[in-house]
Amino acid sequence: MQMELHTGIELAVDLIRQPDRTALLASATAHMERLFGITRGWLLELDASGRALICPRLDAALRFECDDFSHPFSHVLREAQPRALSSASCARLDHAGLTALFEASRGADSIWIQPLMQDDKRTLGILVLCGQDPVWDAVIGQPLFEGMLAVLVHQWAAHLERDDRVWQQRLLSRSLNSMKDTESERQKNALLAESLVGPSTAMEDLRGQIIRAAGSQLSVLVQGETGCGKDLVARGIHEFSDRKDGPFVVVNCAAIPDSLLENELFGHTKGAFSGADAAKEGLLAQADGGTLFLDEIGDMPMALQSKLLRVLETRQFRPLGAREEMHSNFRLVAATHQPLQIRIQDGEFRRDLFYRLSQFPIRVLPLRDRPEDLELLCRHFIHGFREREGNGPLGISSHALEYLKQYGFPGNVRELRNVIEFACLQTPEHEDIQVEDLRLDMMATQETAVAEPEAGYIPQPGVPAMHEIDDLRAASQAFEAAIISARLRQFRGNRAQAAESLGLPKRTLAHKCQKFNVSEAG
Ligand SMILES: Nc1ncnc2c1ncn2[C@@H]1O[C@H](COP(=O)(O)OP(=O)(O)OP(=O)(O)O)[C@@H](O)[C@H]1O
Repeated sequence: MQMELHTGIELAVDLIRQPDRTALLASATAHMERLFGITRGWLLELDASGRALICPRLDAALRFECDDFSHPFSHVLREAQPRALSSASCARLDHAGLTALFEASRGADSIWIQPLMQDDKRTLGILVLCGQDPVWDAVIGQPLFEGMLAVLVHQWAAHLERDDRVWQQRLLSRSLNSMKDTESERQKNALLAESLVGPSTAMEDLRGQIIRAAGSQLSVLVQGETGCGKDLVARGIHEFSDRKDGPFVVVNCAAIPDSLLENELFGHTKGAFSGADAAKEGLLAQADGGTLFLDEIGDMPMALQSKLLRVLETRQFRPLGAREEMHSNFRLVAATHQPLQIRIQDGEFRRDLFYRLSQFPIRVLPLRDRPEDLELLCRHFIHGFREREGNGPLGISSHALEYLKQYGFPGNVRELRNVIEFACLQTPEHEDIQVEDLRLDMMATQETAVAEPEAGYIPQPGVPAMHEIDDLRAASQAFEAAIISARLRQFRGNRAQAAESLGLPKRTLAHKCQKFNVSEAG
């Protein structure tokens, strides 16, 4: 008796000491095998779904579905009563899992199956004892066995409860984290909406993409029509990234003549070529630790595209005349209004560079596809005008707004801004902009010109008639030159006004003038 008490205490202490469920079940079955003359003991526990019993000490694939009544465990669980089974009756059941369990039971010819439940009757699993010619009542009727089972069930339930608490805490902290992430993204989105205005779903989505892109180091390619906000997108990516305190270096590939672009990007050493009196740091080096924004990337010459590709792969480059390569840790954002896929097909843009640039592609929709943004954009530009000029209209009438919604805005938000700012000048202070203050005709004329070149709109020599065109590129360039020339004449050589009226940045217009040999006088 004294001996049994001692063993019982030792056993209980050992079970209580087990750090987790797996260790507890392993230790309990080992004690059973040692103390109660059985060949093998198994503890099968319910899986997380509660629909299957799993046997951790056997093959992990050994599962006994609780609603599969071809094995005896389901019956035992349903009846909540133990039962004994001979090896012969088990063999007759012809159940693969049961057979595997028997085979691992060291020559047992009988098994004892007992459901294990908590005090509140919740099932924990089942106990399976295997023996050779056993008298089961004698085994399970022992006080030591009963005591051990009581401790086992208590500890098993306690571990489950603790695991459950840990699991709940994990779930809670995970959902708290995701709430924090969502809240921080919402705050960033709201902040970005102050400069990248627009309540449409497309703009909400665009701001979300900017924030996600900012959180990565991927190269971003921003595509969209002219004036739709690509530059703002690139700035947003920089501002919301961890490089925001580093430089934001902008290169307009269309505004810099081809011959100078390489030098601008790579820089040169002193004496690298005649006239290089001093070393010049390139823009790649200047962008170290920050963001390099290559605007109008579609205009980059092919030879330079290859060099850029290499830089993007290694972040190494060699300034003109330098012996050593330099390293620059920049993040690349590129933008273009050109359909790059067509330029790739025409052999004017490298496909591999395109893929390298568009690790994170972003497309900005034209304004005509998001008319919900018009009203807020108008108010934004009116507010900007008042801030800058110290006076201006109060707002915009609903008729004027409706009128704007009918218009296609080929120059997108830039054109809208110009239209609104012009209207601000026409509108008396403290009044609303009216339909008659809006001048949409200038762009409309341009649209007609593009649509009907044969109708005699182009007054310039050098533009072939429609039926004479045999070189599309040359004809397009001649056509472009003719428009620029006409527009410069219209604005008496004022490049800023001409550029604005054409929806082009001033530098782009300057470059085009140089490229097409168009003079200030038009
Ligand atoms: N969603 C917007 N909210 C406020 N202003 C905007 C928005 N989109 C564009 N703008 C304004 O419109 C003008 C043109 O925008 P931006 O320069 O970013 O266009 P872009 O697509 O880069 O044009 P381009 O192709 O000619 O380089 C800028 O004055 C810019 O501030």
